[in-house]
Amino acid sequence: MQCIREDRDIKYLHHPPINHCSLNFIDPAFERQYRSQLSADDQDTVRSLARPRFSTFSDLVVSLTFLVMISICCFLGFTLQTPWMVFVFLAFILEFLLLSPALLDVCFGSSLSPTLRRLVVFFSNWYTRHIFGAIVASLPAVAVYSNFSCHMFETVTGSHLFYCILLLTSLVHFCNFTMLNSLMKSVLASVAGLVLLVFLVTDVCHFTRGVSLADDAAFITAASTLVGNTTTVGPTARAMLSGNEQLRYEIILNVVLLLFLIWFLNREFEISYRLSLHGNMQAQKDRENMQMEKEQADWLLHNIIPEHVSNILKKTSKYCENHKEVGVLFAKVINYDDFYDESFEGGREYLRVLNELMGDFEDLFDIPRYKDVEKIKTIGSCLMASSGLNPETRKRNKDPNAHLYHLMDFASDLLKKLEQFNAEIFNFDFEMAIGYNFGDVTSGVIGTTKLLYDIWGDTVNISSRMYSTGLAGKIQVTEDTANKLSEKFEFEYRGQIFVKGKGDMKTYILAKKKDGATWD
Ligand SMILES: Nc1ncnc2c1ncn2[C@@H]1O[C@H](COP(=O)(O)OP(=O)(O)OP(=O)(O)O)[C@@H](O)[C@H]1O
Repeated sequence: MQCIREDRDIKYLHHPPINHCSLNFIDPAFERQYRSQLSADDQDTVRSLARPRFSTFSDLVVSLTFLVMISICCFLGFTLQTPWMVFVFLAFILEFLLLSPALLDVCFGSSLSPTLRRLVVFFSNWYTRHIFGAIVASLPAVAVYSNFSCHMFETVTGSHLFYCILLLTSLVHFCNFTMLNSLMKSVLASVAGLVLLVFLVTDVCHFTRGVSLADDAAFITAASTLVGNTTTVGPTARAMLSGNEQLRYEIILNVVLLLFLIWFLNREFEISYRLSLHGNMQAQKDRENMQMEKEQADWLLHNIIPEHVSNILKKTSKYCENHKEVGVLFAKVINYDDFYDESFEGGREYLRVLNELMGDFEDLFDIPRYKDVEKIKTIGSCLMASSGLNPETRKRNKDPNAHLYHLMDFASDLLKKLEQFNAEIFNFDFEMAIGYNFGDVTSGVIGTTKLLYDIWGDTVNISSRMYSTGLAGKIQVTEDTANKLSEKFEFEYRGQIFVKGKGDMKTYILAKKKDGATWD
């Protein structure tokens, strides 16, 4: 919510981007997206009553209920006529024809069979939706009109008033179907209302029949029966007739006011429906953007700090951990400085070559079997890596030394990569010395702003010494390391090497991986 509040696009809530006349979105692309959203959204997995498929279904249920009520009223209030019965029969068939796919869509959604889905998509398409919507919205009004007969206006039984009220009620149904274009619904309502207005204004059925036929014997008889006193028939009948006249004007006024109300409501409904969908679409877009930004931030963070460490940092803001029997590797391109020439383009070309080489090395970290191997950093032309720092992935290994074996395999692959690189890049013949050691280390993150993940300890120092005193194209290890890995790898004794701070140390050079050695 905070994010949306800060969003500059928040203005869409106050200044809806819609055309004030047509109510279409100003941006044609957005209008297309809105219309396609209304069509059967099979990708829609969220079950919400605000989704178009639920709105369509509820609109159709309301429409069917409305038609049932109007039909019952017509059935009870008027003499049954064949055109009416035929029409109502066809109207119900159409309602069920439209309601069935909508119901299936609501119940089964994207798991509908392809044929049914095609049918649902056909009905929910923008234009078909409007054609069928216009027909269904007009059904109650047409059902009332199909009962029309001037006969009901010629009696004083009140059926003409009932008819007008029923017709007014049927006009309200043009406010249903919120997803349809409001202009279309309002025009249809106006046409239906205008027909009644024409009847009333032109008085074709003699709504005010008594005024012009005051001396009509039948009418006087009827009026006298109603009033029960023949002597006062003349004035009473006139009073009634003037009442009829007044009623006519009242109904005309009601029709006009109702039409205004329908225009207003339809417009408001469409604006709010469009805005709610627009808000949803905008929120979805914002969510996707936020997700993308979060993924980018995570990606950046994981490039600086291993994933398991960054997960801890999100909760505690400090990280420091001791690890037992971790593998540490230093791989240095020992003759990079011999090639580097700052006088040529300020050394840019050589840095590009180094970058490419490191890129090739880093591709190895993406190989799934090196999941235990973590890049620590590059120091100039030296790559530092370690294995077994993630307790979770380490726990999943069948062999407790698997991460150490993996790191040794990784070191061998680094040498192969360099060989490949030398073969591909003309004029360069890089050589690499690799130092490997295992033991206890402490890992931690230094700093609160520009974080730096690193490992420290004697194990690291000795590993560094292994490469600095190592041989080109070889992997040098300590005696302990050679013993630890001897089950899977063969080593050759190199001799005693002087290590600063440690004195003379026996070192070994990797000969090869033992035939058939596996550990996964
Ligand atoms: N976290 C680390 N990252 C990079 N290199 C490291 C790290 N820890 C130790 N080293 C390297 O290991 C080598 C051995 O370190 P040690 O502390 O034993 O001696 P030193 O006196 O600091 O080393 P030097 O004489 O090379 O400066 C050093 O060259 C140091 O750069």
